[in-house]
Amino acid sequence: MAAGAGPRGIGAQPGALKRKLQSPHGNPPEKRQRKPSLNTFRKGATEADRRGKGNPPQQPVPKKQLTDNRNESQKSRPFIKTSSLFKNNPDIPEIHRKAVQQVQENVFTTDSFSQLDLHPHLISTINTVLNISSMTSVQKETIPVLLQGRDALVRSQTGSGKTLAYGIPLVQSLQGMESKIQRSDGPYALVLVPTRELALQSFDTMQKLLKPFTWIVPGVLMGGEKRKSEKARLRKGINILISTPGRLVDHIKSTECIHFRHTRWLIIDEADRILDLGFEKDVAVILNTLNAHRETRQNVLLSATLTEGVTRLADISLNDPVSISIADEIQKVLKPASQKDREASSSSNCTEQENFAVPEKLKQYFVIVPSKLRLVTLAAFILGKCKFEKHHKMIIFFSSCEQVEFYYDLLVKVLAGGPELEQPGHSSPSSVSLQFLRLHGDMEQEERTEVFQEFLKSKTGVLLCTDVAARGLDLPQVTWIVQCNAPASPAEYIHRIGRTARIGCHGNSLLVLAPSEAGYVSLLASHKINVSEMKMEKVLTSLMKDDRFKLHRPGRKKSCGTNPQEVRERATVLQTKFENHVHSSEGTVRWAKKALQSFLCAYTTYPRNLKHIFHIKSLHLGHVAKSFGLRDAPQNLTALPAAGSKKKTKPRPKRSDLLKKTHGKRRLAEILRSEYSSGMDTKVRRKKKRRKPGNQQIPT
Ligand SMILES: Nc1ncnc2c1ncn2[C@@H]1O[C@H](COP(=O)(O)OP(=O)(O)OP(=O)(O)O)[C@@H](O)[C@H]1O
Repeated sequence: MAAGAGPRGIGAQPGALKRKLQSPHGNPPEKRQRKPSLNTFRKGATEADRRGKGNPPQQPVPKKQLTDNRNESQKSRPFIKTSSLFKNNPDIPEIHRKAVQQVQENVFTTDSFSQLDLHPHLISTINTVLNISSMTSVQKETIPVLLQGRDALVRSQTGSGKTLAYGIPLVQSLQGMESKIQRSDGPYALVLVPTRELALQSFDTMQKLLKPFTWIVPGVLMGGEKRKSEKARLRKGINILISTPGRLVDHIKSTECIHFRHTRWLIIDEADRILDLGFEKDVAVILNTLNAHRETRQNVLLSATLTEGVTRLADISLNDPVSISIADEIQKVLKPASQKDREASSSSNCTEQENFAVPEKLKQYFVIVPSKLRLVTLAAFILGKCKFEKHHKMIIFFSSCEQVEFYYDLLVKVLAGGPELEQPGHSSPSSVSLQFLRLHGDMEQEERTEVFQEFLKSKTGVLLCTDVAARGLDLPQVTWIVQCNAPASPAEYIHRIGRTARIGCHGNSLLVLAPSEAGYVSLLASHKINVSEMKMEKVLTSLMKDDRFKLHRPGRKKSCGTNPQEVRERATVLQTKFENHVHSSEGTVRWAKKALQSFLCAYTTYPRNLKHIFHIKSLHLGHVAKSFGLRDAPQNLTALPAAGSKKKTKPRPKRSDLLKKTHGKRRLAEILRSEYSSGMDTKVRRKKKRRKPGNQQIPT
């Protein structure tokens, strides 16, 4: 269990506390007295600036002169202010935590698909097209139940093969129908999924399964596409219809030819997420429409985290369902009968914490990083894994689209390193270039699909994304999941980390927490999720491998291994590079502020039961600003549009509003909606062209 994880300011220093977000109007924190020792770093920054693109050489300037002649010097050359990264940070709390026994599931069984009563062509397609021979546990449990025509509620860990668990019996039943299916009959099955990428992925799997049964036509509706072309496809006929709920409701309301007279299957994948996203109303509209057309139907709900909250959805959509939970099956086998009885009697009296199964080969880590050091630590981690180690493919989660856009640009410019950043004679030990991609709900659909496909196929690379990529996506060979902002629930944590270590593979995850957020580790432990600590200092040592961040000091001996002082210097040089890039134009400063504001907005939306861990008042605005490459805490956040707000005509919220409790739910709904929108509103959305590395535009 985590220790010392108090709500606020674990080890926070009095000076730091003073500058916390107390004023609703965001008065900037008072300036710290510069200490003479900072000169070392100021000099480092000067060196770094000399190497930076387009920045004029800077001479070290005595502190007094900087203060006295500020106006004068601002006229003649830009004022360079250097980060004191390692000063006045809150202490990193010690985490004394007992390892918890995680819930385990066996992914594979030794049973083959040929043991099931399936069409021989379907079995050969599974074997030859999908290259699969033996069933996973969830497939072994679920397929026979669904073949019997029963409704089911299916829970099994991420990456355990749930798509085929419903896909195989669906295809088996449709191909064997007495009167052969006609395209013009319309949907026989409806598959609801929360995101467009997942819709595409499920469609792809269906297409493969249907190879021998060409008369059954699958189709996808997912927003972002032209409504007209979707209507045309609906008119021609789609027998297995895969859709996001919002988009389907749009068509139910506006497309005359859509009907569900033959629909005998309803599958809701990631069922709990569909509820979280506030799609409940949409699902109700869909269920009413289906019921109006046909009374009997086979219904299936699936997820890795079917929590109690899904009961409501199960009640209205399932009929006498079979409940399949692979972890529970294993627990039953492992526990002696007497213990089971004891637990049964005690669990009837108390509500148990929800425990989720984590893939066995997934190693989970957390790192506690003071806000000021977050950006350099993230950068060092990316460099360490994706530049100086081979064959890593990484997904990094952020809490808003604006952060993804901002960090994508910043990391491409500063880390991916154009030739201008390489010092002649100081080449890096690795010539591997970093490839960054980004994915979020505010991108045009065409680009989203392109990025998704590119990352799907690539063997390496770094994908920066929002939770739009957290659910269901099956991206092979991902070795690291990084969560820069902790997710709002352990269930979401499970889904994010579940993008790696799929179907028995190895994988790793890293959760970045601020010192004040250390309590999250105990929260995870209370759900039987085991995370080990990775030390920030260790992460930063990978900067020693990159000479672009070396501080050149006359008379300095050659770098020796992991000298902590030199690591700190390099971290400071890197932070200065970030700050220089951000402050190189008004546009980039504005962009950083917008990203910071979206971070703060998202921070206010943590649920009430996590407010003791994530309270906006625990944040030190000046320190957080550093993690956005800003030199100081911005004063004018109110002048910026709120995260997730799309229309310019909307009244802009005051900063005080951001801090109001009541704001939280609405903001969360807005942010999430923007991620998962039906896509019908593309006309009013901001047009965004794909920015290629090195050819980036600064949004105005
Ligand atoms: N029996 C099997 N043997 C080997 N690989 C399989 C088997 N069944 C499915 N797979 C593969 O496992 C991967 C994960 O499957 P899938 O995406 O259906 O998992 P999931 O349980 O739905 O995950 P999530 O909970 O994250 O949505 C896919 O690449 C799929 O092709």
